Amino acid sequence: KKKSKEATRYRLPPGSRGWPLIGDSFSWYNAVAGSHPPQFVQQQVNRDLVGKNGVITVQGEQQRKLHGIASNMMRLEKLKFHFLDNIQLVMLQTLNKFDNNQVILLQDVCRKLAINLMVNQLLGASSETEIDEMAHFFSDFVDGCLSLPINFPGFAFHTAMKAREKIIRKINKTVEKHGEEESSEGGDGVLGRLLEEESLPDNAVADFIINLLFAGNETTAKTMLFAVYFLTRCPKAMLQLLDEQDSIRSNSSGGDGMLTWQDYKAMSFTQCVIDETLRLGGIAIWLMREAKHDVVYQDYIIPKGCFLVPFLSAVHLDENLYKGASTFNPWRWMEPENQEKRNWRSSPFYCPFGGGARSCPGAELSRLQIAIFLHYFVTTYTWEQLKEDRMSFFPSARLVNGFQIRLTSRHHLDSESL
Ligand code: HEM
Repeated sequence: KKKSKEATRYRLPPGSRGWPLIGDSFSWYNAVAGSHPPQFVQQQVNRDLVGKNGVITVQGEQQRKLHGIASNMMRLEKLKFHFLDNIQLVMLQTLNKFDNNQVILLQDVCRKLAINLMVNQLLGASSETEIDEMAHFFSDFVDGCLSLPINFPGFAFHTAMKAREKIIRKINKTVEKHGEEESSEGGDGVLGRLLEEESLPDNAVADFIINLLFAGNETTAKTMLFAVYFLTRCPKAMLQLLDEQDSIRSNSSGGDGMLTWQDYKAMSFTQCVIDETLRLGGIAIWLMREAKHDVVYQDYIIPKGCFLVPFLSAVHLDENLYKGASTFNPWRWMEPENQEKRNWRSSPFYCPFGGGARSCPGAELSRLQIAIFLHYFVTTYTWEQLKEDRMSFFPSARLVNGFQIRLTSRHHLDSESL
């Protein structure tokens, strides 16, 4: 009785109900194949590949537990002690390799960088050879996440499943070693700390790590790339960011040319650039949810069991919320009236890292990685874009021509002008 009364008071939202069928998939494609398309492919998480016991794939109590562990491993205070120096180490190893005037595809470089960062931070590998060895498997794994799940030799998915086995073997070796001897504190990255501080069953440890790799790699790589893409198209923002980073470099009190936590905290304009990149080019375009019970929203009722798609980019690109919404304008985040909106943990208007029980546990880590990347990239090189490019989000987020640029080392420029 109560239900029918409610039904007369509330309307059903527009659109079809239930999980999308073939017909829906076409409308999806049409709706998204333009400029703000989907994470649809990525969202079709393949459990065989990413693992059945990781935070992304489990539900209920188990998800809450794993989400808590992941958030704890990557919270702000941990970053200061466990991640900041390592990120810089990998940055220097990966970015210092280029010759003066070398032509690169920045998309490939960011991908490699994000993979190296993951190997270092998840497994604790730090020497170049160790990182290179595992990066190869991580890379095959990441390719498989974006491919059709065809498990036959010759297909990317098959190669990824093989890579998954190799990664698990490496993880299991660390687990065994940890069981035999008291492993050194703080070593072995997230994996080492997971074994030290938490008590997950052995079969859940590998899936936990592989889930982080799946969720954290592509997202971070593309945000780094898009930040440089937007900066290249907005010279005023580029100059201001360079100015900030040059002054941080020259005033840094860190030894061996390494940045300190204070330096990171002083990157206020860089943070605006990151926020604006995530607003305009956030790669989590939509999320997927199922209503666990009837939900009343304004004068609508969303019945239990409905498949819901919160469209993050529709909010981020809403002209009523953001003046000049399609323009890259990092200065908007300095305006006092936008300070509350900017709080990505709680704002209903800005949620590049999702929200609620499944919000991104790697958000702070990825922001640190992106800021440190921007620091080393802009203070080491200038660049010239060689080919027109544009963003596309289908079948996955990317720049269609890979962002081809010619790098000039700034040290080289300095020594030439002497
Ligand atoms: C710029 C980079 C990143 C963006 C934009 C991003 C975005 C997101 C978003 C929107 C979600 C929520 C998905 C949902 O609600 O269905 C999410 C979840 C998640 N992210 Fe990130 N992420 C980033 C980097 C990372 C990194 C570096 C890691 C870890 C190393 C990570 C690990 C995760 C995990 C494990 C989840 C699933 C949480 C759960 O289901 O409980 N992310 N991310």
